[in-house]
Amino acid sequence: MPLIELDKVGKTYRSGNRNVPAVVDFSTRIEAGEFTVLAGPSGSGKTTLLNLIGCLDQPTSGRVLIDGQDVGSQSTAKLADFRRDHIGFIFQSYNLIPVLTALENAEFTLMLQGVSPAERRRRVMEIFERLGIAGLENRRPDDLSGGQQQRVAVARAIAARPSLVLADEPTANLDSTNSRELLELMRQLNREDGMTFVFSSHDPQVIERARRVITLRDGRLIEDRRRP
Ligand SMILES: Nc1ncnc2c1ncn2[C@@H]1O[C@H](COP(=O)(O)OP(=O)(O)OP(=O)(O)O)[C@@H](O)[C@H]1O
Repeated sequence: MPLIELDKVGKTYRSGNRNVPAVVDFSTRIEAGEFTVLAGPSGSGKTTLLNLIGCLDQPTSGRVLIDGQDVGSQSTAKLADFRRDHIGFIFQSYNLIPVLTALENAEFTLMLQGVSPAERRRRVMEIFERLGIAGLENRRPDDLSGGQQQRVAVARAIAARPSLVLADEPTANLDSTNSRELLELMRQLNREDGMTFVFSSHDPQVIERARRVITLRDGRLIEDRRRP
């Protein structure tokens, strides 16, 4: 069974008295363990698609199935629990909470899951070591570089060991060295821990390193390319 199945998915936004079709008749399957990039120009529907896969939004037509479960048939509370326990999110602008330290930011999901403070700290410290940001745990986001903030955001996304990590333009605010390093880190988590990654990008450097590239234009799938 695929981890993600999109079956003729459509999403139309209502803007004033206009209908904006952001995703149109979109079908695909993503298996556990894939490392897939959604490519396409600005406005082609990448963020909308990630929001649908991440159960942050519901399609206006078609079905989204995660692990065989139809997202549309779940209650809001059940979806929130599902997101917390199975999906990690990484955003373009990091979205760290400014008043919390790096450690507190990274612990956030574990705290929501009711994991004890000692265990949270142990798990997050292990991840900080692995991501090369050990020593920065007491800094607040404002005192970290962009690359460091994005690593903290990755730590937050993976701390609860989600089966699926979704990232919306994760390298958009990073220079090319930091982008390459972040990508390498995500590849390593994919290879060694089997985490499934789906992320959006229009950065050629990112696209060229993905194993599977799904290209969108005007909300439609126009190409689905896999590398061996
Ligand atoms: N909340 C909304 N209300 C109305 N229209 C929206 C909304 N969100 C997105 N859109 C429109 O839907 C289309 C797809 O947008 P989306 O953000 O998914 O594209 P994208 O490929 O992620 O773009 P970018 O690379 O610029 O982030 C665009 O035409 C956008 O203007």
